[in-house]
Amino acid sequence: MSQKREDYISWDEYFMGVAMLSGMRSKDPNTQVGACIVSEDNKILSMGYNGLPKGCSDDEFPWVREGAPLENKYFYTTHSELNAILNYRGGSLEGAKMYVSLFPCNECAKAIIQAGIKTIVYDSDKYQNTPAVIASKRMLDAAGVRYYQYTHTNREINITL
Ligand SMILES: O=c1ccn([C@H]2C[C@H](O)[C@@H](COP(=O)(O)O)O2)c(=O)[nH]1
Ligand SMILES: [Zn+2]
Repeated sequence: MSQKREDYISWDEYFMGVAMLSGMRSKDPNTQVGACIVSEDNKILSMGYNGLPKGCSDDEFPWVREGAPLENKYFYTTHSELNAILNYRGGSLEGAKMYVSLFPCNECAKAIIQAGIKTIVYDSDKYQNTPAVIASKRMLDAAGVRYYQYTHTNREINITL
């Protein structure tokens, strides 16, 4: 009888890998964020990355961080988590899990809570000291949404495209 492979990737590596791959579609020059929503029985339901809404040209809207509110990216970008939630066409996300490469901000936390997502697995928490992330954690805690940081395995995955 043949032996099964033992070096296959784990569920966490698989879903965080998909989230990170999705983030590679982002046009944001500073921070690329990817999200992957998964059902309780480990099926991928949706994906998203940070970008402009439909009809808003990547080449015409600003990608800079500084300057007047109407001249920088923040008013215009849709966050990866919201895109992943809105991209889902299958009905309810109740009980789902979200893998995301950056800890969700307060606006994404609200959408995650209201969508019924119960678990967040995140990678970077680089904005942990900002009011947006502090408020996010406060709401997630109050709503009983569990979150934990992805544990890196340092496995390298090479895909030749
Ligand atoms: O919850 C979040 C928070 C931020 N993003 C996106 C929005 C922007 O495109 C970048 C952040 O840019 P900085 O230059 O690092 O301020 O990340 C997101 O998708 N989800
Ligand atoms: Zn956000």
